[in-house]
Amino acid sequence: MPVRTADDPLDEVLKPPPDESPEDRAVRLQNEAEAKRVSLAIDASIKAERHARRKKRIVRLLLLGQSESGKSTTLRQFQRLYTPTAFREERILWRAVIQLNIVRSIRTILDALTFPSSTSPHTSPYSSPRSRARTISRPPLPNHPHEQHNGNGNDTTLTFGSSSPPRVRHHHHHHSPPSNPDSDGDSESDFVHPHHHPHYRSPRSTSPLTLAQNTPLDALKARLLPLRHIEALLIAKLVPPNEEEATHFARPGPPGVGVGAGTSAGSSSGASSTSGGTGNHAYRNQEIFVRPGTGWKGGLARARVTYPGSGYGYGDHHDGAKQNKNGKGSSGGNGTRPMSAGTTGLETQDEPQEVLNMCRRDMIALWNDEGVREVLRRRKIRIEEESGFFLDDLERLTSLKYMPTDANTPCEQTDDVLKARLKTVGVSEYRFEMEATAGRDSGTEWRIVDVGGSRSQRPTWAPFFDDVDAIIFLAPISGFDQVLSEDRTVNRLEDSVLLWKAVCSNKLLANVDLVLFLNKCDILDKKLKSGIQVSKYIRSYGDRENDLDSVSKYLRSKFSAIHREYSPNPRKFYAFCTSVTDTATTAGIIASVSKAMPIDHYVGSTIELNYRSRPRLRHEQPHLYILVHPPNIESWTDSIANVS
Ligand SMILES: Nc1nc2c(ncn2[C@@H]2O[C@H](COP(=O)(O)OP(=O)(O)OP(=O)(O)O)[C@@H](O)[C@H]2O)c(=O)[nH]1
Ligand SMILES: [Mg+2]
Repeated sequence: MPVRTADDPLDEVLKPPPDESPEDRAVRLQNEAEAKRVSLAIDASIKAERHARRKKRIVRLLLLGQSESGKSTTLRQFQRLYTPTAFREERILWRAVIQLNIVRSIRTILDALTFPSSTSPHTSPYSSPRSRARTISRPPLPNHPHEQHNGNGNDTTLTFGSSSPPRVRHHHHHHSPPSNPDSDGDSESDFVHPHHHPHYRSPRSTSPLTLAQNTPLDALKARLLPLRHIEALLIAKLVPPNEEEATHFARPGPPGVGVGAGTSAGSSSGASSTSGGTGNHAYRNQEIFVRPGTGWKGGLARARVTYPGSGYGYGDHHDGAKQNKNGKGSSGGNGTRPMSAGTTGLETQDEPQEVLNMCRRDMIALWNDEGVREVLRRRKIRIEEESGFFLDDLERLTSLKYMPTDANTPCEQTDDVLKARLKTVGVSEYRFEMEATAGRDSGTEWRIVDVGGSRSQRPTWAPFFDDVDAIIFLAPISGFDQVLSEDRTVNRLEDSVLLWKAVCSNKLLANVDLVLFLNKCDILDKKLKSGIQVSKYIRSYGDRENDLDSVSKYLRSKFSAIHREYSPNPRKFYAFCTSVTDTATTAGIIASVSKAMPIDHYVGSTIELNYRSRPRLRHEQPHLYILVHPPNIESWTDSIANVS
């Protein structure tokens, strides 16, 4: 009720009439009482609503980590757990990504068989097959403008047996690997394959240009040629025709999916051409990426699938606004669909699937061939540890009616959708309403922000730091013997360590809880079991046991020491050894993380809780973008060793 003074004119108006009868007075009082009751009820409901709003917990999680660390995979795990129906419905959309992953793996193998080791820049055990494939036939670098446009359909970048050695040499010069304790150099002896194998001829005796026809390998390559066609088709399907180079993230651009690996556009892929030889973009050897805020999925799905506006966001428009505000958005997040050429990807049978089906025997033969494996071994190409590796499942994946598997079906621990690789460019926020069945967590809304992790993407992160409750930082510890694909002078684990330091010391994040996923433990385990010695890459590791338990404990202690030393304020810190492609263990970990989020009490497998940091020894400016570090292994292992 408004406060009224004695001479308030309202008093005059509201005063009961002087000649009011007792009956009128009773009616008036009753009306007044009713009005008051209604007013109080309204007040109460407003209060209750406000209370409920305040009670509704919104947890904002930021996923950080280098490229290929598993951020988007972790996000997909959250989606799988919290919005299982949408996750399941979306599976078919991932088929195109999986098809492309397969085609690219096959190409990596054929490249390895085709290129003489002496012309390959990829003799370092650091290098990943993907980066090998990319660098071997990489589109020209910007400082070679004369090479930049090769729109003549001349297939210099697709390397099913037709790439040119001079280009390779050129890139060898530009991408010399770092010094490497495990390297046996560039000597050809490392790559000379036993002559008895029919699929392989010594690179010493023939160059790719002079390969004689009619060998089993040539015949096989010829039969696999249609894969070139479907690669172009898939890229056309996934990439909007007007998409440009991925590293130009700062420029407002069309949302959707694109291609890029930090290189400029070169020859064309034929984005809208089925001949694979014309068009305006060079995708062949770059990694396909997805921009948030839209919808590459929507683009594929628009024919059939509709998604609710809330509860399962594809890059919320908030982040678009935020990106625009900061001038760093790659996506306007305005909900426009990318123009997607080709088919919708929703057919149970489509052309790429038909071609894969047609080539299945040859692909399986290629991958299972002992001689081929030997070549890969000798060239230290561990394709089975790479992102988007599906060659062990070719039989199943190439069936005409193939649908990406559902890990909810019995006996399935891994899931095709989780294994698929699609690089992220830009930043997007995904919202999940916890279902009512989630008990005490019901009513919680999760807002998970996924970012692109490659170096060129890191400047886009900072605008999302201000209202974050917790960060899940992914450090793929299996990368101790690999280099970054965007900068082959930098060890992957070194990059993760530096990034972790930067995140820990960042002042904007000083009060944000940290969850560390030491990820890809499954791959680490395989590497260690195959005999790769960690101590060769991490000198401070000394003569500790070369097994998963010892290595992960060691690295966990190093990462947590960095957290202790560099965190400006006390905060909560949780560390987990993870393999986020594994659904069962990851579900458990996500449950622990979720429980931890209310932030009051937490019981679970925490490593450190409520840790009070000691005074910082060193003072660092908050920064996130780390400049290229000298490719000296000792420099970073020292940096690990110094924090103890
Ligand atoms: N074997 C194995 N593969 C993993 C694991 N985590 C992620 N992957 C795979 O690694 C690849 C890269 O994972 P992403 O989630 O796309 O990596 P990201 O951090 O989002 O990378 P960017 O988008 O480039 O920043 C995918 O193919 C995943 O399936 C893991 O723990 N084990
Ligand atoms: Mg990603």
